[in-house]
Amino acid sequence: MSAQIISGTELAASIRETIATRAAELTAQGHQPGLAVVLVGEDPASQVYVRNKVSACEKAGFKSVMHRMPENTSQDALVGLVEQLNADPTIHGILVQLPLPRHLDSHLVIESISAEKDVDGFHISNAGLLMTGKPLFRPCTPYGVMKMLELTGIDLRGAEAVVIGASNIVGKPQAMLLLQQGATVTLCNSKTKDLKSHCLRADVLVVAVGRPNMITGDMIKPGAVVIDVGINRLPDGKLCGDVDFESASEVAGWITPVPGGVGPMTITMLLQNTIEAVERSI
Ligand SMILES: Nc1nc2c(c(=O)[nH]1)N[C@@H](CN(C=O)c1ccc(C(=O)N[C@@H](CCC(=O)O)C(=O)O)cc1)CN2
Ligand SMILES: [Mg+2]
Repeated sequence: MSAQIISGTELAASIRETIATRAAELTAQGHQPGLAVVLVGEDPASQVYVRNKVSACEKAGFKSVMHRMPENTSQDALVGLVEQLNADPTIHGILVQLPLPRHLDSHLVIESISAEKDVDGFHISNAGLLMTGKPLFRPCTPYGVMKMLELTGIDLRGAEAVVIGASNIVGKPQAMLLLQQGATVTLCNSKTKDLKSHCLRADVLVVAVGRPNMITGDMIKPGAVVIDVGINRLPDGKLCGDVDFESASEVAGWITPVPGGVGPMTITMLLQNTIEAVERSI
């Protein structure tokens, strides 16, 4: 093992202290940060994430409201709830946990959230603002990755950054944020030819595909920063990332673990986005 670990758990704890202090100040001024979390259906992983979000809010002194809706909820009922939350002045941030049950159109649901309360940063106006370099909310996972790189002192100017996975919630916004910090960015997808050659060029490699251990040590440039966004549950119940930690940590300079890496930062940046929403609203 030669790589140094970037601990999301430790960084998140320190950022959350600052957030709690700011939340107490805002509360004293009559603006307690309020976050509404909407969960539709019974997806077991989503239940864990939502519970962790509510608990993080409570520990930081936020008002947190949790809305659970049954699996067979209609599009109209879900949009109706979002519209009610849009109009509630005590709620500064709204998120609908993804994935939604298949009969619901997640694009339409996300577009129904007021862009000023879209603390996930998934609304089309927020995606557009991010693209043009004027973000209102940065999506929480890529925002968390950028915070980890910043706090670890990684200089992105002129660095070769390779992002694997081009989803709307991680890969695409991640590429934009890296580009805005001066990195030369390659965004790989499932059709990319010779993925290994792209990976081997990366000074900073961000992997977000959802395939257990697919990136191995022989695909990593010596000394590279490796950020593993994947959270995969194996048949034995253990969690693992998209990066084979054992072989990758022999080659990388810095690496994030799973669990305890990007995951805790995702929830922290959700709190950060909610604070930013309050500050903009007063
Ligand atoms: N509306 C949203 N839906 C989803 C998002 C999102 O940002 N907004 N991202 C993911 C899931 N996610 C947050 O919702 C998330 C995933 C994992 C973690 C986390 O802390 N993971 C822990 C392990 C937890 C476990 O035991 O399973 C870790 O990595 O250490 C936080 C948030 C998809 N949906
Ligand atoms: Mg996320």
